[in-house]
Amino acid sequence: MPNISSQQDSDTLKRVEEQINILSGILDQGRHHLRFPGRLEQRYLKFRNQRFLEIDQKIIIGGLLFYLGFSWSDFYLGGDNARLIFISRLLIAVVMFALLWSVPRTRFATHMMTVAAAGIFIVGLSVLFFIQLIPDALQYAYHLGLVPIQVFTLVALRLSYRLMLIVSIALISCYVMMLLMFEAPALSPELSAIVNAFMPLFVLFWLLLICMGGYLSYAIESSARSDYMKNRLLALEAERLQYLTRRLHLLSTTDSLTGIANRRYLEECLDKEWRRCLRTQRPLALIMVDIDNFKDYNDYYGHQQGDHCLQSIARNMASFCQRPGDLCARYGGEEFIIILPDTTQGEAAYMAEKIRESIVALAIPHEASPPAVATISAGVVSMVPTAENSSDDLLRIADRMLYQAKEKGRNCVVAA
Ligand SMILES: Nc1nc2c(ncn2[C@@H]2O[C@H](COP(=O)(O)OP(=O)(O)OP(=O)(O)O)[C@@H](O)[C@H]2O)c(=O)[nH]1
Repeated sequence: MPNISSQQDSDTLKRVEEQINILSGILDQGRHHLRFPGRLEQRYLKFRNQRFLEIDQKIIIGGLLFYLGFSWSDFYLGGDNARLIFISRLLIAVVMFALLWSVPRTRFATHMMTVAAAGIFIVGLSVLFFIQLIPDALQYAYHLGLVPIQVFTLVALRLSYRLMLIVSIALISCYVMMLLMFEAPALSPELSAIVNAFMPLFVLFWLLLICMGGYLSYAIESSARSDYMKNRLLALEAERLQYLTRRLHLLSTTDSLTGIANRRYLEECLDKEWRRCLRTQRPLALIMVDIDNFKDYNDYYGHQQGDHCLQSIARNMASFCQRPGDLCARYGGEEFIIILPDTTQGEAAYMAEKIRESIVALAIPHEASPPAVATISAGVVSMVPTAENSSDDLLRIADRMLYQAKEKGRNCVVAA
């Protein structure tokens, strides 16, 4: 049975519309935002972290396996320190795997991307450490190992422009400091000349890679944020449409004065229940109710008070419709109809009597009527639908029964 839309519904609609306005405003500005206002940023970070956990964590695992896979080079190039380098590499990988497994299961899960960024930085530092452990020219092979780490930083942290830049700049700064602070291995003059020419170029290429990566991850992050906003806007629009559709349905099926179903909805339901009972061969009952001497009530108390009276009686009658399929509707001015599927004549008459008694018990003063309180008359009918008759027959018979109730002196129930 339709019910007048609650305050809660319109509050939610208002909230949804406010959010739509905020998001549309941000999108209309047309700038690429790398920070949303207020709670939207928190929501986005949560969403981004979720995406990171779903997709990029696998990339990190792949990167760590790759890092571990290079253990062979430790034994091949590491000389006396091969074992130390290998154990350090293994330890770092194990700690990283443990963090990747455990952090998402703690309350720090929302900081997973920061943890991954710190992990990548530590892996980079470990390579600088390995370089120091190899005293001869073979250490330059490890310098090259920093390139895939930088590329990996770009890929794994592409969704966060800032984190990507922080890790990259921190790594290259440490590398340059290492070059300046630690002595290079002793090389032949020819090799030394090559290395001296190569190292500044290497740092320059690395910087170039960071700049290009920075631009790329800026573009990726701003487009990811913009997609997020558009999707959020779409979801909000869908939610809004849902509320509006519901409200429209309520308006088209509810009687505005009493809040119970209107005649249009009643006819729809009556037709549906009639066909259902025809299929199941179960009885369908209908109670037609009319408030007694309501014209006199209006004349005596005024139309506005008449409206209040209608509302109280409607509310009271609707409270009797408890089962699914039961429906109480305003049929016309002061006329109501209750439909009760799977209900026999006796059961419907009993219920009509209960309703009549409850209206009397409401004790709505009605000085212009003999019992001095508002009363109702009701006509009751129940039938098992057949192909030969229709729901109009139910209405017609109930109307006749109601007429008889009025004839009998009102404030009573007559069943067919
Ligand atoms: N206040 C109010 N009155 C209404 C509304 N709709 C219909 N009415 C009034 O209900 C009254 C119905 O009067 P009648 O049809 O003569 O019936 P009655 O006075 O109830 O007499 P009986 O039905 O024979 O007992 C009319 O005066 C209508 O104006 C409404 O929405 N609000």
